[in-house]
Amino acid sequence: MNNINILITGSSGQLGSELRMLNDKFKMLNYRCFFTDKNELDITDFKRVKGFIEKNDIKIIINTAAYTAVDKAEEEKELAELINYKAVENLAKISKEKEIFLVHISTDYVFNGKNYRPYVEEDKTDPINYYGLTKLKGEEAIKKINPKGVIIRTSWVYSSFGKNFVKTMLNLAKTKKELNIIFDQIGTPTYARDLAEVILRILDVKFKITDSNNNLTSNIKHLPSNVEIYHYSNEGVCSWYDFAKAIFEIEGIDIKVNPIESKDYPTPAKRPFYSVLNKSKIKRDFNIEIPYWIDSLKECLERLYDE
Ligand SMILES: NC(=O)C1=CN([C@@H]2O[C@H](COP(=O)(O)OP(=O)(O)OC[C@H]3O[C@@H](n4cnc5c(N)ncnc54)[C@H](OP(=O)(O)O)[C@@H]3O)[C@@H](O)[C@H]2O)C=CC1
Ligand SMILES: Cc1cn([C@H]2C[C@H](O)[C@@H](COP(=O)(O)OP(=O)(O)O[C@H]3O[C@@H](C)C(=O)[C@@H](O)[C@H]3O)O2)c(=O)[nH]c1=O
Repeated sequence: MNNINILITGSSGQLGSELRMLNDKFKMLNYRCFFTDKNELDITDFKRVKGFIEKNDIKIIINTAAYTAVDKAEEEKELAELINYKAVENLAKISKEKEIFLVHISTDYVFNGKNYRPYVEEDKTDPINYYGLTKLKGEEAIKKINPKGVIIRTSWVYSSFGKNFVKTMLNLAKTKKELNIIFDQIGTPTYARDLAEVILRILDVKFKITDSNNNLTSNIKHLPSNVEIYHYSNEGVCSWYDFAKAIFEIEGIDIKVNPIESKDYPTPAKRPFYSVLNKSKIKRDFNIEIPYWIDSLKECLERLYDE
């Protein structure tokens, strides 16, 4: 059976690192992964990206590279747009031209947060910060070019790798006796390892069919020619305040956490008040069970000290 070559961009980030941890499973499923970080493959270097894809006969791209500094994006608008929109548009064009299956990750911040029930994939987008706007432009570019692939919108991602809210809380607890944490922004945390597993599951389902020579690489031709949007987070709902409380409770850290309103924690970028994602579509299409957010948080915290 031939290997299917996968390009993973942004592989030093949270999701990229978790995908790297799954590398043995990828091999089992006959994938050959090319993990690239910003130094090896800058996705804004369009010429190099195309050259890399051609040289390595890439059949699947998992684009985990992104500009994710939500507050800084309000200032570094051009850079955020280049990475989250223009570079994504370029990946979509190459994917369309070369019949590559594109897995792209987007965010709950494409929504304005005024919903009262979990967002479904078809709900109206209306980002309220620049990061969200650039991510939406990336999505729209992919939809317009329409390569084969999936866009997975996720939320509040954390991992034992990279920068995230969990690590920020643990670091703050080293020096502070008391923390003020917003309780009027509601969403769902996502353990990047769970998201990485789901991506693997999607590829497994999509690429299962083999041709008469048992040749996996020709599968892409049989896949429907359109890009699908999916929502994925862990199960459950919480505020950032609840998230922080859970982190400290699991870790046995004695610290006072005060619930505060968004208006009392001014930031350069506005955040949606409610950005819970409805995951029915991804659960149905790929027959998956999603872990509850507190269970995944416990797992991540256990791993934090091993890795
Ligand atoms: N983090 C979160 O809470 C959420 C993330 N998402 C989305 O999920 C995806 C994965 O996020 P996550 O793993 O958390 O993000 P990270 O910020 O942890 O990782 C992104 C990686 O991309 C790299 N990168 C930045 N610019 C480039 C470039 N020009 N070329 C190649 N690599 C680049 C970054 O490198 P460096 O750090 O050196 O700049 C970083 O290693 C992103 O699309 C993000 O928008 C969605 C919802 C929530
Ligand atoms: C550090 C800190 C943050 N907060 C608040 C600010 C903010 O509303 C919330 C989370 O702050 P952060 O800056 O960690 O999270 P933020 O950068 O907003 O996280 C977002 O990242 C992007 C990439 C996404 O796509 C989103 O899904 C989401 O995960 O917690 C407090 O209330 N008190 C504090 O002491």
